[in-house]
Amino acid sequence: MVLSPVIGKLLHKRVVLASASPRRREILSQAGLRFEVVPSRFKEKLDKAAFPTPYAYAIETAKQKALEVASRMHQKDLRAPDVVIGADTIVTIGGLILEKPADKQDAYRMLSRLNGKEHSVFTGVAIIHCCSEDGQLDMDVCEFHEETMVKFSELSEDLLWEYIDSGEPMDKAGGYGIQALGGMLVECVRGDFLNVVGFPLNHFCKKLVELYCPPRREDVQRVKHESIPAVDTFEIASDAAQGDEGCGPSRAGVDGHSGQAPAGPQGPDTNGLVENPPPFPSDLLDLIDGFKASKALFTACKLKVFDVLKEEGPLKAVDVARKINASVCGTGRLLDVCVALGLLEKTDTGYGNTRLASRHLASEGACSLHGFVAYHDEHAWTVFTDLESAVRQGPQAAAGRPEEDPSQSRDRRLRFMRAMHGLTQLTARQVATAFDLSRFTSACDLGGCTGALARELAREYPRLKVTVFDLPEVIEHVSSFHPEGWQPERLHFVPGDFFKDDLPDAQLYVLSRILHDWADDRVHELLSRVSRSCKPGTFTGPRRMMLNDDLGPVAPPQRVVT
Ligand SMILES: Cc1cn([C@H]2C[C@H](O)[C@@H](COP(=O)(O)OP(=O)(O)OP(=O)(O)O)O2)c(=O)[nH]c1=O
Repeated sequence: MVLSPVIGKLLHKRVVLASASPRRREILSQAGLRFEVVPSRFKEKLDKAAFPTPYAYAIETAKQKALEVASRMHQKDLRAPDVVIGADTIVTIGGLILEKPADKQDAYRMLSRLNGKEHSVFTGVAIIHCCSEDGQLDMDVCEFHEETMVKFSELSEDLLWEYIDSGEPMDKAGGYGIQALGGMLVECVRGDFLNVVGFPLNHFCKKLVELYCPPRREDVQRVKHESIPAVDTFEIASDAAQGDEGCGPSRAGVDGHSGQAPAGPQGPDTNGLVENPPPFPSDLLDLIDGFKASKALFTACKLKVFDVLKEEGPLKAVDVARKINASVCGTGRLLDVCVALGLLEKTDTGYGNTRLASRHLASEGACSLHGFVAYHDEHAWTVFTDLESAVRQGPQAAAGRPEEDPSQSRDRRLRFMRAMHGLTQLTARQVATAFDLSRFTSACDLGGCTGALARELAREYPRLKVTVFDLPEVIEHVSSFHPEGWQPERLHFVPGDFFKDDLPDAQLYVLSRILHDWADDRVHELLSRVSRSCKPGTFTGPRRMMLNDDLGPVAPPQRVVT
């Protein structure tokens, strides 16, 4: 397994290790992870008898350590980190859990118990993903444990006491440190060595792969037919048909798919051999069907389904229909599609938002993509409907369209700003922290729209003054995207056209989702203007830099240092 792409998944996140253990810090930094260390204040005093297994105890302790740090950091500045990692290592022998010795006598008791025998070392790990929204902290916990068997040699009393007098046992589970002098006590190890030292790096990386790089659908072994539990049909599962006659027969999905892959070649071929069926073209079918899923999502957003369910869910289809003023039959079907798309959950009490939907598809909230969805529904959808003629006739097809009336173009601009604001709020932190920009004191976000990225840059870098440069008709609406009386420090807005007017002076120019909009000659013109605005750097002074995040939030931004 190649590890760097795995660890790389955490590169743009603010990661905190909730541990005072120098070993854990070393293991994770040697793996290339960038993180802060915030030792947990959780007292390791859980009732061991309450846990069915020793590792369940270690996992719970690890989880509590991480949760304590996440909520403390959230309370402190209302912003929890993205990921908090907690761990707990214990030694077990004969059903007894050994943690750190209280004193030398305690260390002696522990080491005597381990002397000449094999014991288990468990490390429980909790990876917590945090999301602070509207002052609330949401946490997703992923937990696991690793066991390693360690066998001690027969050790003399003298050696045990000499080892105890070295002071090494005192901050270590079981009273020894395998990575140092304690290595002399150990005859053999079965399993992950680093797990004994305090952190099961290999298992951790596998978890990251599971979390961030799930296997492609075609790589997952198909579930045997008999093991698929019986499910209700569309009609039975949905309460939509209640009191609504016109719905027609039930169907298994949006488009009548049975949900099963088509049968492969029928039985043995003429030679009695079974032919290998060609790979099932799931990606292709997803592409063909994709527009239906998008439109279902757009429609549910437009009808405010996710807002209604965020406020009042879970609700039956009939109640949702009443609230959004739509037909019961249609609403029921739309809700079921949203369930199939993973946007809603359905239980006996009705339909409710998934966390994803409440966070991103309801119209309010710091992580809302509602405006972004609306823009795609109202603008991108229409433009893409004309794709064929655009390809046939070239860009002049678009140029030949009648001019929009000014009020329409104002509405369209506002919709566009809403879309960009939502998306940028979501990605700004990753862009702002992708590079260390602390050496700059001035930046200019060209086409910075509502200032969502500029605000994050100013927040991240206390010395940085940020200018947002955008068209006057954009700047005019900025205040409606921020709370009343919003007066950000070190952030100001300058109206202008970056193709015509002088660019504000700055050490750092940011072009976020700008360049893709223009043909090559325009891009060249814009970059030349930026280049001309950059004063020549010196070896001692701050250097000029241009940041372009057109590649999207996950790809590393391109950098040009002039
Ligand atoms: C068995 C063994 C444990 N240890 C260490 C790993 C852990 O740091 C420690 C077990 O105590 P833990 O309670 O797991 O961790 P900690 O108190 O050091 O740090 P924190 O609670 O803040 O996360 O024992 C070794 O260094 N070598 C060993 O061979």
